[in-house]
Amino acid sequence: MVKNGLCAEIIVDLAVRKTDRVFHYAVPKKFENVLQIGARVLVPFRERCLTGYVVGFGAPESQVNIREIAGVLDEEPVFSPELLELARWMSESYLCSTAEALQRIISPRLQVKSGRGVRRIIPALDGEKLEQAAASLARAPRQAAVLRAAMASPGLTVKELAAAAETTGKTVELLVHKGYLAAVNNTSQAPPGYGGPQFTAGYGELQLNADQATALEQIEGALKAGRFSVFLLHGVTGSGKTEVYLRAIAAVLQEGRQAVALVPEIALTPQMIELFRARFGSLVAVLHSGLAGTARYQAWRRVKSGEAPVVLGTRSAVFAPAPRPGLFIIDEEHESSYKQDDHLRYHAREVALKRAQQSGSVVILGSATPSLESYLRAGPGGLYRLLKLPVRIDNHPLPPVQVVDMRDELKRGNRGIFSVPLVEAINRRLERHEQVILFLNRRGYANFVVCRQCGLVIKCPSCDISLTYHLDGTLRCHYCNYSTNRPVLCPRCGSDDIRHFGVGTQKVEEEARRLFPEARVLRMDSDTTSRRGAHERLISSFRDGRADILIGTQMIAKGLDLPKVTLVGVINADTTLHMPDFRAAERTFQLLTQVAGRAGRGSLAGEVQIQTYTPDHYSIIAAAAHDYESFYRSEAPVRRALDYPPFSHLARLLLTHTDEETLTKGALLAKEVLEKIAAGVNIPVDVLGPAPAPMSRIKGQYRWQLVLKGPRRNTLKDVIKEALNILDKERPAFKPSVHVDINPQGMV
Ligand SMILES: Nc1ncnc2c1ncn2[C@@H]1O[C@H](COP(=O)(O)OP(=O)(O)OP(=O)(O)O)[C@@H](O)[C@H]1O
Ligand SMILES: [Zn+2]
Ligand SMILES: [Zn+2]
Repeated sequence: MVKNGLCAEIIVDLAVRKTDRVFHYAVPKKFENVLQIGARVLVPFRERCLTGYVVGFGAPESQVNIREIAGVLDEEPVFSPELLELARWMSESYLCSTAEALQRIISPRLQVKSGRGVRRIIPALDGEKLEQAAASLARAPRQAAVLRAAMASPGLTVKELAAAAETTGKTVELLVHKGYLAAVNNTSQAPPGYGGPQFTAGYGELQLNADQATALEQIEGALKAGRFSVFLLHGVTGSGKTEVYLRAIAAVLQEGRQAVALVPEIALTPQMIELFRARFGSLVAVLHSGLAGTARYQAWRRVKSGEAPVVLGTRSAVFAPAPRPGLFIIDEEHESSYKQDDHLRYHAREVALKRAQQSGSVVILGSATPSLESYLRAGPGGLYRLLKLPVRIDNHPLPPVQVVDMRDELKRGNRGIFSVPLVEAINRRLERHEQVILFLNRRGYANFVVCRQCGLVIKCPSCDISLTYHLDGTLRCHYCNYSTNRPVLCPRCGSDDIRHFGVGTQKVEEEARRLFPEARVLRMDSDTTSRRGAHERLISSFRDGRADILIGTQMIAKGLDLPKVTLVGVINADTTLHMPDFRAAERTFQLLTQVAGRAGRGSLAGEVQIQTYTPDHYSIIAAAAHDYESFYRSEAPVRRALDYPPFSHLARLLLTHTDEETLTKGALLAKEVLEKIAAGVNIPVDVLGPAPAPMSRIKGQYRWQLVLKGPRRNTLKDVIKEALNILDKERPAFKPSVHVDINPQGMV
């Protein structure tokens, strides 16, 4: 396997920009026959022993200082040449190191999540490899002792194992982190059963309707051709998109290839998993970050071996090691949760498109409210093909939506959270023993002031985003740092009724209990669902009719199919609309449409009420009319005029430091460097800010940001890359930490 005299080319697992290159290591004789490209090894690096990824074999430029591989962790590759290429592409696209990207790609094996219950430690490698690893740790005798103790008695707790090896828990955790040992949950030790029915091409009684059939026909054609192609499946809520996915998966299996289906975190419910299992039985592997160590590893193995050709999972499942993928499905493709917003800031939709391109796969992007990016590409001259499901299954009507003008309520002397029409509608439901969902959008950072008389929210004159209220009494733009004093009188109508905006779920619950004392009220938010399984318990108790009113935030907006819900009330549509983000209108439209999609899904007719101070805004009017296209026609020109995506690209540099002065100095220096470089390229790049981030301080760290805007993503990237190199050299003068986010989905 190793040609004579060649060295192994290795990427060392050290997430530092400077070490992001290939190092050469000699292959000792004993490993010559086992070492393969795509395997992980242990290598000496400076004073340490690190994990490395074998990416090839070649001759080093010089034989000086070539060290030997110390151990081999995998006898078969854990990443394929395609996934290595993907890692290199990610490193370029998201400005991370190749090692970080590889780590992310094969993470199920390396990262073991701790859960509740007692953690127990077992070997993550088989005996021989662990023995090798122990041998290679000669310079770390305590670690070696822990490995040997774990082999001798697997299943001890961290404490017990540390005691057995006469060391501390830290050493044990380090070995878990390195991937030699795994932590498993006492309660979830059993791997998922492999039983269940095998896949048969039967669909029960379900017959596709004409729109579904047309969509499927096109997808099947593309699957047969086996060429990279992208479909945007634009189907209204309840139009049967899932059925189209399931049939497309069946078709790709017929081609002998695998399918990877992604759903947003909150949509990966037991019902969703059941739906897939009912159709494909043991061929399904569920992959998500909440899986405990062994279960996760088992699922990953079943995918890699081809035993489970249907992958259902959340964001990180996009890296599923399917040997010959043929289909990638992104349900609710507009969801911002597909973007990882810390560490390696990748977008699962972009990664899926890249993988599909590599492998000649078909991509289905599904949504009732496509992102502007995807809809633009599905338009004339675009790369995607548009498939439409314009009506609900069985021609169920979409629910009528009433927009309630809260300014009128105020004029009538109602200063409460609930409008008169909403109270009346709720009372009607309670009388008929039907159910109600009350939705409120709460974002911790939605800190804006609104004129309650006319609904005005003050915006930045150059960025068109809402200004954020600061404690020093100013209103600030957190893109460009424009600031102005908070006005005493409304500049539009002269009223002095200018208020902070914001109401919490708890307040709504209190008010609901007061107004409807006989009703049974459930509240669902991050407080009431923090315990494991609480989310599911609340939903099923509501589904079983054990409550009349469910109050909740984002987490109840989508995915739920609750036939007895006939009224959905949106308490405060404005909170999203005035988020300090250029996507505020888009998010508002998406949320309102999804929320409205929860009403009237059964045989009972449904109704939706939206309370707002800005009833004339096009995102609210379009959502009330269930009219995506009219929303798109209003929103696209606004984005184009202000050079926002999808007509440009943005990048965000978030700078953090514990000392505010050091931070602002650093931010100004970064701005200077960026502008100098930007001036030297011939594609325009705007550098906005620095400005405090909306959450200007988290855990003692101050946070400022710079926003870059330009027509070409690559130019933005190159400018940032060069600036970071220069700033690296400026250290220690330049102290803040820098986090780069290319095309961020939100900037908190
Ligand atoms: N051809 C069909 N005939 C009868 N029922 C169908 C058909 N296709 C789908 N359904 C049923 O219609 C319901 C709605 O479908 P589904 O949940 O897939 O809609 P959706 O488009 O994903 O909606 P949402 O965007 O709101 O999630 C489901 O209960 C599904 O089983
Ligand atoms: Zn006003
Ligand atoms: Zn601005």
